[in-house]
Amino acid sequence: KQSANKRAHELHELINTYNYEYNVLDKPSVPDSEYDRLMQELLKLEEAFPELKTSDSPTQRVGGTVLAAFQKVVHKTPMLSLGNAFNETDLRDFDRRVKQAVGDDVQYVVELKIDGLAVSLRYENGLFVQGATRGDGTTGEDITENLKTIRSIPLRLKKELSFEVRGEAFMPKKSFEKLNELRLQLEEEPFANPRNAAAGSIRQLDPKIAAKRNLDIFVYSIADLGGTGVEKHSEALDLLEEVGFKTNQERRKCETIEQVLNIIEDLQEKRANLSYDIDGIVIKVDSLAQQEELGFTAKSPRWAIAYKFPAEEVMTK
Ligand SMILES: Cc1ccc(Cn2cc(C(N)=O)ccc2=O)c(C)c1
Repeated sequence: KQSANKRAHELHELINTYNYEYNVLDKPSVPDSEYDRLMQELLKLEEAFPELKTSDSPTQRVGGTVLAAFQKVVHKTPMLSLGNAFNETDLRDFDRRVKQAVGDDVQYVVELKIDGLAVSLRYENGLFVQGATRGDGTTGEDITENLKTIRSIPLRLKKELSFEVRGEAFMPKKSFEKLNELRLQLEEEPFANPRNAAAGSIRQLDPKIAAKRNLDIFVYSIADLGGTGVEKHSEALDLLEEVGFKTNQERRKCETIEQVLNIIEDLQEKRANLSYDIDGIVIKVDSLAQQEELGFTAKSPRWAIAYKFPAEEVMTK
């Protein structure tokens, strides 16, 4: 019994590490067959000792039960929407408003705006306990079972933190194309775009269907930064990476709005080559103290803005 417990712990460590390398770093160090062998060993061990089948076991990612409906979840911290900027003038106005409020010593973080759906992940002492859609910003739907099927969401963090993490769930472009091919073969309605496909997949009542849709996620903020001692948004992103989350590597720090404008040019050129859809970039004041000073309007933070790319001309094949 004791040795079974020990072996199960070893298998969790190995499988979680290989899962992280493959799904988060996209740099596996072992062949798929080796990963599969370890998973099969853990499944057998859990059959022999059912008490080993803990909620954070890698074998528990795809739940069994089909839900009748989604439960409602009230977000501890509301999930707000971002104000939009559509041109350089809007961005310079944003920069001016920020500086009027907090002075000239401002640094920005620029991130890609992933075209998916915003979700919230709650962790207690390092364990993934609940996930929800944004909903109306205050109340969302409990989609924990479906989020567990996203391999880049850690079921157990490398640190025993209790916090709420926000991220954008999305469907990679290649998965979207494959899914629509399949739907056309089955004479089902194809999805209009990856965002709709991701939304339709993550709101499946049967986790086994969600698990087949190859969804992914980039996390981008910690809602209740409480005791983490983090003072900058860029540090929060580094912390999320340290504890095992997938964050987007295209993020840049900028000293001036000029640098932001230059980076927008670069990122707009990269857009077509990305493996996922983006609909713009997000600019945030890096200092959390300055974010606090700036506060919120009725529905959006004053310390962040979304620059929306012009709608792409649709390439009809
Ligand atoms: C049979 C099988 C097992 C695993 C995978 C994909 N994969 C591989 C690894 C790995 N190599 O570290 C880790 C996690 C994972 O999901 C496939 C495609 C097929």
